[in-house]
Amino acid sequence: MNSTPIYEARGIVRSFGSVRALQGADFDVRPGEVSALIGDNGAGKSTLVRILAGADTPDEGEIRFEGAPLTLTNPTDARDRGIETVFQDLALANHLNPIQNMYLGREVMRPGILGRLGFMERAKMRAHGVEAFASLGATVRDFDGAVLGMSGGQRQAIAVARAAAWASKVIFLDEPTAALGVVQTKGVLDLVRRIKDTGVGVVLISHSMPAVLEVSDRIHVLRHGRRVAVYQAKDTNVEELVGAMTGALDGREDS
Ligand SMILES: Nc1ncnc2c1ncn2[C@@H]1O[C@H](COP(=O)(O)OP(=O)(O)OP(=O)(O)O)[C@@H](O)[C@H]1O
Repeated sequence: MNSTPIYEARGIVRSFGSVRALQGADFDVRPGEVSALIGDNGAGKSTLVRILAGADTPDEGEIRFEGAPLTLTNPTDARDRGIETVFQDLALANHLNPIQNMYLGREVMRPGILGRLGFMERAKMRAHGVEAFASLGATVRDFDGAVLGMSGGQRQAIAVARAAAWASKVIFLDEPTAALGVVQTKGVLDLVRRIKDTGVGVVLISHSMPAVLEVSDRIHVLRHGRRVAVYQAKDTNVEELVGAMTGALDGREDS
């Protein structure tokens, strides 16, 4: 694994009125690793992810991408660099099928005879879409049905695979296993491993300590808007993580 961060936050500060959501937060993810971001409710995880996804702007601090400072003014700035985010609401278009969701907002408009080329383009998109889902091992049971009627696990897998298909550098997954059963959780964690194996940096935000310990390489603990500890997942356990999250233990930086 490459130990140089591909994406980094340094000293991020973000306040909402009198609430100091982030008070000098640091974070980094390396290519081909799963970096988990954990913390108690209100620790600042979502705020940090929104900032790194280009959906919010920090008051202070620096974002670095591939070793150089980066200023994001909107989510498209991040996506253009191969940085994708799956937020908890998944942002799937319910009435569209999985393939249409994969290409939502990304259809390539080609000049020419619209009807015929449009049809050819759709056929190509379907073939590529099916292949993209399959290559990540995302078992989509119905490529032609609206995602509305699909199970929570299927919807999550579709949203993650969609982001992975476009994320060439970094992917943020905000609570991807929340509300999923055991089998569905395993499916999503397998998906996370496959994405990591493609060399992409995966950021996992989760309250599920077993999931975090199972799939992560490093675990970053956020408390009161600051990173208070970084652990190698193989060297830590639930008790230590909860201690760092709550402040019961002194955090330690060991990587
Ligand atoms: N848009 C906003 N307006 C006002 N306060 C906000 C806003 N966004 C976040 N906050 C506050 O900032 C703090 C950090 O919130 P954030 O959602 O980032 O934490 P979190 O670690 O993601 O929590 P959770 O695990 O509960 O989702 C909280 O006190 C929250 O109420």
